[in-house]
Amino acid sequence: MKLQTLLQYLHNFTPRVTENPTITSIEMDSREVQQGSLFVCIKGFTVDGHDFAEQAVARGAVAIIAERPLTLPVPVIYVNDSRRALAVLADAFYGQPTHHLHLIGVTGTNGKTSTTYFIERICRHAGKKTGLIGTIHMKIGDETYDVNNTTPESLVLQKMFRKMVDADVDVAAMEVSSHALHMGRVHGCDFDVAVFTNLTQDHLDYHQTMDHYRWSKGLLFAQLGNRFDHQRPKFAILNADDAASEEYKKSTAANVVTYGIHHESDIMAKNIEMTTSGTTFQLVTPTEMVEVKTKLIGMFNVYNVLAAVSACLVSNIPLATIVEAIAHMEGVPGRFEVVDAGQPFTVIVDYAHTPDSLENVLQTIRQFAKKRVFVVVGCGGDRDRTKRPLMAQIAVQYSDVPIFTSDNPRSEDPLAILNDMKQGVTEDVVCIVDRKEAITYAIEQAEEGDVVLIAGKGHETYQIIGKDVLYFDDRVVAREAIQRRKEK
Ligand SMILES: CC(=O)N[C@H]1[C@@H](OP(=O)(O)OP(=O)(O)OC[C@H]2O[C@@H](n3ccc(=O)[nH]c3=O)[C@H](O)[C@@H]2O)O[C@H](CO)[C@@H](O)[C@@H]1O[C@H](C)C(=O)N[C@@H](C)C(=O)N[C@H](CCC(=O)O)C(=O)O
Repeated sequence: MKLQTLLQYLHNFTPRVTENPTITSIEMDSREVQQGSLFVCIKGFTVDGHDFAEQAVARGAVAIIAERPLTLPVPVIYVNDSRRALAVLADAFYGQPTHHLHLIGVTGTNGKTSTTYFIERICRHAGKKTGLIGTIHMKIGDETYDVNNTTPESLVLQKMFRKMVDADVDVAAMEVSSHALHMGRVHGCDFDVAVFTNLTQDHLDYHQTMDHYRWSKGLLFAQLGNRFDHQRPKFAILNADDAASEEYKKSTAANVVTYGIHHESDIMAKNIEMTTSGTTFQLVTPTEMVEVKTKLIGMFNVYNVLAAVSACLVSNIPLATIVEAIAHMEGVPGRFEVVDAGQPFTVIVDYAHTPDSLENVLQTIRQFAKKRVFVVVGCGGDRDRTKRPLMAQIAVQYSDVPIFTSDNPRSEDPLAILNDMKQGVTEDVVCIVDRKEAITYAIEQAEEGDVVLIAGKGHETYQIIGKDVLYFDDRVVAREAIQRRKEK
């Protein structure tokens, strides 16, 4: 593609360059640049891509996008926001792939991963070829690809969407984080359906205030239905039981479909009954009422299922197919995942790493736990510090044996994080810095009928201590501890 053709996609932009080289790739990392690349300088949080522009030229970049003046022997195109420019350019370079996909975006503090998984499974059951982008991985059909972020940078996203279109994917479900919305990572995406799960405290290290966090999530709905270049119907799926939905409803030009349990909504779950082996409820739509049976447990999962059902209904999947798919659905890795190594007590690994999700998971466990509830929990370093005392309070309130430990301490002192947690409680709590020791302690103390919840890391297979990313899997550590206990 020619440079000047590409630049035309930047709205309100009149290219001031006379050169018109052929662009063979777009790169945001100088180390990936090859002969013919267009290098986009991204000002990061820790590193500034502008500092690598010279290196990019030396490696063969034929043009540069930048926010600040650079003296280089190749054309430099100046923009106000290079992340947003990258999103638009990547979308154009890869042939605007989201125009050729039915794209469902899911945002909200909790439930994004489960909801996208459920949408993917329902669509597959309906015979569609699917794509998935989220915290655990990216997927095309059964093929999986690693990810760094819940919502990857626009360049990675658009490349993946192109791959999906080339692989004849019909429906793509993706998690859309507030960071991604605020940084413009999804700026070039043409969403058909946008889903809101819920909003509770998280990411205040980045957003500073809940207002900013709520507003950032709302960008998904505000941009939906406003695109003049594409005429497919757009749907905003909103959780009627969450107050933020009112604001998102007002901000969107899309058709609004609500779901909920408590407030009157278009899609509702009524007469919910939960046991240790699953949940049943009446699913009420504007035209039908059917019984839903699922192996999933927890009220949060009823909401996730309702969100997925609503997204699939507006995507023209018949209700009967949806209900059938839900009946067969297993849980999501690391989400309320039971570790069963033949021990006489229950061990559950869950990704809950916000006050709200921890409370939800513990409340669900309380409903079926016959004896004591243990919780092994920590809080991430270099992230929202205000969550720490709140999560500690919740752990103490809803469990019989809380054990505070490390999550991903990152650059922070693990003891300082534990001290922040302890500020939230007056009781003496067992604190074991080493996560493996903490899990082992819980498993050794548990007796028949007890439930041990290991919270915070879910599907993750690493622990970040300082700059080291060390192999760590809560499920494996728990299984090994159970085995050692059996051998004693
Ligand atoms: C705070 C934040 O969002 N950081 C993101 C940011 O990193 P950064 O600003 O430090 O920048 P950098 O990538 O180190 O460097 C800046 C630029 O220089 C370039 N560079 C760098 C080195 C070099 O030799 N040459 C070069 O060109 C880089 O390629 C990049 O373009 O840009 C990177 C590339 O896009 C992201 O991977 C990174 O996400 C990190 C991993 C992260 O942890 N982000 C979290 C906060 C996040 O985004 N979370 C959300 C929400 C998750 C949830 O819902 O729970 C998510 O969507 O994941």
